[in-house]
Amino acid sequence: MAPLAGAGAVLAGAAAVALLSAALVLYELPLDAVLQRAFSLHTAHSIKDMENTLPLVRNIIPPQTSKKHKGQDGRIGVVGGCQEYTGAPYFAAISALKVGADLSHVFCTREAAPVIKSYSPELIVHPVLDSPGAVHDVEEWLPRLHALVVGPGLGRDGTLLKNVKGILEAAKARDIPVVIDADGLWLIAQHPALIQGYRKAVLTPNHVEFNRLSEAVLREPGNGSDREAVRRLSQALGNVTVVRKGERDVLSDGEQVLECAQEGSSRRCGGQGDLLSGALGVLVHWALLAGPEKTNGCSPLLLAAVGACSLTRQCSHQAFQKHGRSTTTTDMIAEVGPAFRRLFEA
Ligand SMILES: NC(=O)C1=CN([C@@H]2O[C@H](COP(=O)(O)OP(=O)(O)OC[C@H]3O[C@@H](n4cnc5c(N)ncnc54)[C@H](O)[C@@H]3O)[C@@H](O)[C@H]2O)[C@@H](O)CC1
Ligand SMILES: Nc1ncnc2c1ncn2[C@@H]1O[C@H](COP(=O)(O)OP(=O)(O)OP(=O)(O)O)[C@@H](O)[C@H]1O
Ligand SMILES: [Mg+2]
Repeated sequence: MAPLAGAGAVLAGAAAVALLSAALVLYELPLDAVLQRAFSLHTAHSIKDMENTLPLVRNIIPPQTSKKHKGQDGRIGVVGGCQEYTGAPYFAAISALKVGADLSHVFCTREAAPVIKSYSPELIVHPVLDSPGAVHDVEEWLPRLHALVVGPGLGRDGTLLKNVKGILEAAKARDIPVVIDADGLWLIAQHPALIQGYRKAVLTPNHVEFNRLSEAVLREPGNGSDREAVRRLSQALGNVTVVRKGERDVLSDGEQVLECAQEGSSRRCGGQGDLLSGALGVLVHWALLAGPEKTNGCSPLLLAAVGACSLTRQCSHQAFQKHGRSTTTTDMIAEVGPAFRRLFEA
């Protein structure tokens, strides 16, 4: 049995490599040719859908012209950053800028603020998250923000989570798109109603966060195939978009299920998910702005998620080629520009 099983694994591996090669060849097709391929909203979805979806991601990228003013290509807010975690909100906020947002704000605790500021003069840092008026302070900024990324480096302190609950409610009341990651997902696992049915939310759980959410929402530990489990969680949350990160990223809005198998790397250093969440904040804004004629009937949030997943993995791939085992998230952030051009502008 063992040799047969081994041979099966080799054959399956070869088939996967062949599929991936075919996908890469297809990426070289002219944009129009790929766009003409049918894009089905209702059938089973596979790697093929990625091939069809990436060109649509190109469609949502705003053109660079001399007529724009500062802020037009994105003002993104990251809610997170506490005594223990200052890297995560920095990674998310700087990634938003590197993808193409014009302004990136971080709303963090008083102690974390000078640390995060010292990493980069490009970030606008508000030391408000642990103040008694936190919700009001952030609310004042909401009209000037296009999207919020909630959770990187937030921690699990009860007072902070209560404030973030209020901030999320205020963001929803203003119809602001939200990406929820890391400890923001911990909060959602405690209070799923916070996000229930909010179609402008994307959740980006890792393996452990996904199981925690599934337990909380469906009373099951992410059972079934990856694809089915992700679709079920999204459906149970009222079609909130869910991106389950992993060896392959699985994305669903409760109807469609897509997979991102863009080549990444075998390096699993911390912070890669934070990069993804920051990039997604910008792409969600762009996708919603682009309108239905650009998104060809596909969910704008799913398109944005495909973009962010592909980009993060491509950054990982490029950084790993240069730095191998010593690759860190900072090396990946240096690859955001070249990876973006390669995937979406070549
Ligand atoms: N430099 C920084 O400041 C960083 C801070 N981070 C923050 O750290 C806080 C906790 O995040 P965690 O992700 O550790 O969440 P958890 O505290 O829920 O821990 C998850 C645990 O699961 C493990 N795990 C992750 N993926 C797994 C997989 N596929 N299979 C099995 N085990 C897996 C991790 O090693 C971790 O120990 C968050 O606020 C997060 O944003 C991280 O983003 C990493 C970088
Ligand atoms: N086994 C894997 N093989 C290839 N890529 C992976 C693998 N696991 C995760 N990734 C990729 O790494 C990125 C981050 O996913 P990960 O599961 O590490 O998130 P995370 O735990 O939230 O990260 P962070 O440390 O920022 O909190 C995603 O782009 C994902 O596609
Ligand atoms: Mg994470």
